[in-house]
Amino acid sequence: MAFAISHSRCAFPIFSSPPQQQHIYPKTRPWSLLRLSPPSPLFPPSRACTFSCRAQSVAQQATRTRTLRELCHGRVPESILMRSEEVGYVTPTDVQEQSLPVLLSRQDCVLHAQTGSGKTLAYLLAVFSAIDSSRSTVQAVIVVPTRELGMQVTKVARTLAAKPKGAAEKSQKECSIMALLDGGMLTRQKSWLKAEPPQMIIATIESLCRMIDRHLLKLQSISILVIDEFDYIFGSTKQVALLRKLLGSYSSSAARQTVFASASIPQHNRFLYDCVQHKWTKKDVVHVHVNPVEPMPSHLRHKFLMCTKKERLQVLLQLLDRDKPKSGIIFVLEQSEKSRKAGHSPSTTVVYEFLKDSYDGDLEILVLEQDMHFNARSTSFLESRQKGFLLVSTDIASRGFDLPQTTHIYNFDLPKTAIDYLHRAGRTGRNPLLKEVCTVTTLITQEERFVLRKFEGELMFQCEELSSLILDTC
Ligand SMILES: Nc1ncnc2c1ncn2[C@@H]1O[C@H](COP(=O)(O)OP(=O)(O)OP(=O)(O)O)[C@@H](O)[C@H]1O
Repeated sequence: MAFAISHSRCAFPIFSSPPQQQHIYPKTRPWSLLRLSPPSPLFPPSRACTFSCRAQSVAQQATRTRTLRELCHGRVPESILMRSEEVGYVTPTDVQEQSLPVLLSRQDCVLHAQTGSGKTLAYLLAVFSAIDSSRSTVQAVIVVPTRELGMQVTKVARTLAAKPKGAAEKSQKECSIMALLDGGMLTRQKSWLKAEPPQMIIATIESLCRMIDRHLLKLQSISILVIDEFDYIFGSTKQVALLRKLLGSYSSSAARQTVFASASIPQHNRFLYDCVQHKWTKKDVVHVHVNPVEPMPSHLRHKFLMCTKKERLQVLLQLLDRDKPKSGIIFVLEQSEKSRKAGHSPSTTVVYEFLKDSYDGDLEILVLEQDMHFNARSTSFLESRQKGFLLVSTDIASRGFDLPQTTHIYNFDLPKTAIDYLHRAGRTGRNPLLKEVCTVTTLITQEERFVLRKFEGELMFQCEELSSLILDTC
């Protein structure tokens, strides 16, 4: 099987090339026509489409020539490599094969690859290679958009940092890793930072900035900064100012390595330009863009079913009965302010309570939404890792969640943008080497069909209509 890799190397002089049309994904229409998400403060419309980035595409054989160990040899500590192998990370995924030579040579990098392609392991190996575990200072910071993604990345990092089975008793000191995530007073973290700072911090932007403002954390000693799902953070008015501040202050550190990661980077050339202009990265930042012509993993099957809003709960129940998912996520939209003021229950509650009453399968029904107390959020998140589940969630679970047992995604509400669709769909089919066929089913009204058709065009996938027979029994 062949795959295409777009590997763009941005050197400053290329930005002086004449303005050219910008594309979100190659072969699609220009961003300005697509309006996939509201204009972000980072991408002011007046400056759109002003430069182009040199990019070259090369076709490569998907057969791996090197193992992860060979790719990381001499750069990543032996104990981490042993642990990776123990966990089952032996063969690199496409994005790991392409990005590790760049990341381990300490170049700034924009990691741009499909959902579930293994970006986390790629940047974590770079982080471990940059850390000197004998120095008790904060050397690496990973910024994530949500508490749950932070918990997940922390778990992977701690799994890799644990002592391998065959390691000598007196082997190298284990890397200490702190999760600095929103929720609670962070009292334990404050004392920890004062007493003996960890070498790696995984943080949400607000908690991180709070520690910096209180002078509990200094950035001078940091040698690598990773921003995961950065386009999501840039899209949030609450978080973007803090992130810009962090990137701005961090840019004063000359020995820095900065890594951005996401499966969706609208106007990526424009983003690379901004990185260099604002000194968020060095001038030779590398854009590792894996599979640029196929933003959506090809092993996902997309279906839709037309029904009225009133019929949706019953249709969902029938779909669950018919599909028999091993585990599934049911995505609903965040409650609008208007609906809240009118005293209506949020969709999460409506769907959750309906399933609790009506679903008689074996799966545990869980719920996750922004407004839940952080302890309840953690419980839902951790429980979903243990057994078969049906998780009813807003888009909070659409970014970075890695629940490999998820075989089905249901869009109970149509996502707002194509990018939201991409990330929701990407919560399934997450074994990058196995590429198991998984299903994404969207419930739409007749009037919403054109929106879904637009998503199909923008993300280059095809959605098959499910027989309306399913409704006959409603
Ligand atoms: N080399 C590897 N071999 C086997 N499995 C791997 C390898 N690298 C990553 N994985 C597994 O692939 C899954 C997806 O990885 P990861 O969460 O890093 O994806 P991602 O690219 O960050 O996706 P998203 O954009 O959705 O966040 C995880 O379950 C991870 O354990």
